[in-house]
Amino acid sequence: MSPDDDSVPGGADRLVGAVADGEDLAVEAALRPRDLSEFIGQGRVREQLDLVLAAARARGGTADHVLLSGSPGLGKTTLSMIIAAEMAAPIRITSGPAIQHAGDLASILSSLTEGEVLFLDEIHRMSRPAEEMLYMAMEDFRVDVVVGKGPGATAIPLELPPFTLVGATTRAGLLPPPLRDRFGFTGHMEFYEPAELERVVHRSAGLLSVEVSAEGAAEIASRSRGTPRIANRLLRRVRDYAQVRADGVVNREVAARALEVYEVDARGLDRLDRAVLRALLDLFGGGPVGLSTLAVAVGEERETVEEVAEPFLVREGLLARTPRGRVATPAAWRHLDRTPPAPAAGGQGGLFGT
Ligand SMILES: Nc1ncnc2c1ncn2[C@@H]1O[C@H](COP(=O)(O)OP(=O)(O)OP(=O)(O)O)[C@@H](O)[C@H]1O
Repeated sequence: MSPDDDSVPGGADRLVGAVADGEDLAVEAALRPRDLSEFIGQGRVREQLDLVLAAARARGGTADHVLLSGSPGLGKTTLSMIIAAEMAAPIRITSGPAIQHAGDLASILSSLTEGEVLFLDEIHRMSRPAEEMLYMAMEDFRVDVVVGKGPGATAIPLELPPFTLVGATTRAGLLPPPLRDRFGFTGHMEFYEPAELERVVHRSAGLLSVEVSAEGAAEIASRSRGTPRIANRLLRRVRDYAQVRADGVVNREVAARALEVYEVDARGLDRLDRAVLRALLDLFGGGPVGLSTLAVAVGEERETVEEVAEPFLVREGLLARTPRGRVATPAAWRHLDRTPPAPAAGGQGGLFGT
């Protein structure tokens, strides 16, 4: 299960959740960069991919299979569409959970045209028989379609046209090595720097005809948790606020006031994140405290705290998971404007000192 997965109780419909919601899906198509030069950030992946694609074009062949790994909302689907556009090839989009039987995959593969890009999102969630069929398809552009059942079953080999598989996963570590090894190129997508997200906000604002100042874009970027999807979503909410409560222009003050209304703080923490930190500091002196106790204290399911709130708090250096329980870092005390307790005399000053 990925962090922010909406199957986790409390994970859906968060303004700062990284998984796409219905509204995102409706507007994202309009906001997607169309070619590599428009794609902001991810400098290393972009440059490596540029080489892979240019070489394939020069050879007049199809590009190697590409694996893109990274958290939701960082641009994996967007990059797969760019790969197809750069190769002037059509693209077919499907996902691991949609392919439950090898037959599902066989019918998709057998209908691909030469050079087509097959985007397989959440590739780590494909069924095992489909995965095994994919090995041969990726390596030899061939599948064995099994006809009939029992002792009379026969495998009919089926030639496939050369195609490019673009697999996307939030969990590269969950992919079996034989599958991982069949990709010619793996791109690891990183969280975006604030300056890159500012560019994302400016670009999207232009496409949505919203006027945004440099400071307004910076304010939205710093609360977007390193994720373009969240930046675009916050921009839409700030735009609403600017239209209704201001003169339509997004400046620093309007962005900050709007996001205060939506309970997204200066660092991108929302109500749940802050509730977890507040309980940790105010009720348990900063920890260590067990996950179940912490969850009861905030009135949430254990999984919600562990999978929805904690990954970002850990990434931000506000909370640490230790063998003795959850512990607040000095940055957490500072963020919530509280003074950490003085270390016990002769003690080690807690896990993180003062
Ligand atoms: N580098 C980028 N520059 C500009 N916009 C971007 C960039 N990356 C992503 N976006 C925007 O963020 C949105 C989400 O991106 P995308 O759907 O590609 O993410 P994803 O990694 O495929 O997410 P998921 O794992 O949930 O499928 C898109 O609408 C796109 O406009």
